[in-house]
Amino acid sequence: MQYISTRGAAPALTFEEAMLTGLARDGGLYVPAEVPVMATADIAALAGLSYEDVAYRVMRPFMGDSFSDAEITDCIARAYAGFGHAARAPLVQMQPNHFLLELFHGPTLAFKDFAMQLIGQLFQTALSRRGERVTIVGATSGDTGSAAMEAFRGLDAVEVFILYPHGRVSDVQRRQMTTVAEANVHALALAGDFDDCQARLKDMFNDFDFRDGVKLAGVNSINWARVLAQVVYYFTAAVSLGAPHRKVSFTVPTGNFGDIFAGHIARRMGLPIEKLVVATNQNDILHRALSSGDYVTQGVTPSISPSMDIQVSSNFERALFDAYDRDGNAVAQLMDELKSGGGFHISQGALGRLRDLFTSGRVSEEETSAMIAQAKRDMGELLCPHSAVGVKVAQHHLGTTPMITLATAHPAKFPDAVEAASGIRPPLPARMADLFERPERMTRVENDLADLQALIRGEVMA
Ligand SMILES: Cc1ncc(COP(=O)(O)O)c(C=O)c1O
Ligand SMILES: N[C@@H](CCOP(=O)(O)O)C(=O)O
Repeated sequence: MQYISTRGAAPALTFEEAMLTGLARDGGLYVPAEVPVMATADIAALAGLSYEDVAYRVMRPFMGDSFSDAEITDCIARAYAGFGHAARAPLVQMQPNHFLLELFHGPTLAFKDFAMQLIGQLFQTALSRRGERVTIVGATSGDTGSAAMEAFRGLDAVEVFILYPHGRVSDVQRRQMTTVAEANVHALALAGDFDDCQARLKDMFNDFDFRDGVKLAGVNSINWARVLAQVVYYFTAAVSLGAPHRKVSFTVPTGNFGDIFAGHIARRMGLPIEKLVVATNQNDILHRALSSGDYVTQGVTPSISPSMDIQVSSNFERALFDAYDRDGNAVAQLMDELKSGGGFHISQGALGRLRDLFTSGRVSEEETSAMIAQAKRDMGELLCPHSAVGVKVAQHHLGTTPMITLATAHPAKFPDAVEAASGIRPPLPARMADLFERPERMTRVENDLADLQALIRGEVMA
C-alpha cells in the first residue's frame, strides 16, 4: 500500500512513513494511491462484531506491511479500552429515520479521541522499533489539542507542542490542555485564530531545516492515519442500520473536512452511503464553495461552536484531488492561489464531481442555540453546539434513507453555550470534576514563525 501526495511532487510512502511524516514535502497531503474496496459480503460480516474487530477489518488493508497483525490488534485494543461506553460509538435514535452517532465517550470527550488514541499507540510502536524521537506540533481550535496531549502525554519518544488561538476556545477546552502535568506536552496560546495556528504549523513543515532538525511530526488530520481511524465509525453505524443491504446518509459538523473525508473514504470502500452532508456554522466557506464554486476566505468569526471556526479547511485539498481526477499539478495551482490571493475558483467539472459527493448546509448562531433547546425539549438530547449544527442541517435532508448525524463533542465541553440555549448546565464526568481546580501551565506566543521555531527548538534541545 503506497501513499501519494495531493500535489504530485513528493515521494510515495508506506503507511508508517506517511504517518510519521505528516505533511508531504511538496506541501500536499498524503492519500492512498488506491482505496481498497470491501466486498459486500465482507461488509455484511461486520454486523455484530465489536468496535475493535470492525476497526481491524476496515483499517488493515490500508496498513500494508507497516505493522504486524498482532501489533495492529494490540494498538486497537489499547486505544479504545479507556472509552466510557462499551459500544465506543453508540447510535441513538432522535426522530423517525434520524440517528445520532455519539462520538464523545473517549477520554477528552470529542470524536478526536477515536483517531488520536489509536495513532498514539501506532506512533509508540513505530518509534520504539526505530529507536527514534519526534517533535509533534499540532494546531487546534479546541479539541485536537487535548486529544493529542492525552494520547501522547508522558511518552519518552515525543515532545508535543499544541498551538491554540488565545481566547477562542471554551474554558473547558483550554483547561483540558493547560492542566496536563506531564513535562513533554506544551500548550501554546497564540495571538490569532485557528487558521493562523494551522498556517504556522504548515510553515514549520515547509521549512526543511527546522522540520528535519527537530524531527517534526504532525497529528492534525493532515496526517492520513487520523483520517483512516475515523473511517471505522461510519462502518459500525451504517452496518447497525442495515448496510450493506440498506443505504444510509450522514451529516457531519465540519471544519477542517477530516471527518467528512473519512466518510468519503468509507463510501469509496464500498459502504452504501447516499448523502454526505457538510454542516457548517457561520464560518461557512465550505458551504459557499459547494454552492458557488468559489472558495474564498473571509476571516474567522468566533462562534458558539468554536472547534469549527475555520476558514482554511485543510482536508478539502484531499477532496479537490479526487474532484480534479487526482491531478496534483491542478491542486498545487489552486493551493498557490489560496496562499497568494485568499481563494480560488473550482472548475465546472470538478465542482460537479464535488456536488455528486457532498451536499452542504449552513447554520447561524441563533439557529444553533434554538436547535440545542429544541433537541432537549422534543428529543431528550442535550447536544453540544457542533452537534446541534449537524442536527439542524440534517433536518433539511431527512427522507426515506436513514440519516445519521455525528455528535462530535460532549455538551459539557461547552457549558456556557449549552446553558444559555437550554437552561441546563451539563456537568463534567466525575473523573474531570476537579478540572477547574487544577493549576494551568501555558505559554502566550505571538503569531510569528521565527519566535515559535526558536521556542520549540529551545525546548527540544534542552
Ligand atoms: C467538536 C467538533 N466538531 C466538528 C469538528 C469539525 O471536524 P473536521 O475538522 O474534521 O471537519 C471539530 C474539529 O475538527 C470538532 O472539534
Ligand atoms: N476542530 C479541530 C481543528 C483541527 O482539526 P484536525 O482534525 O485537523 O486536527 C480542533 O478541535 O482542533
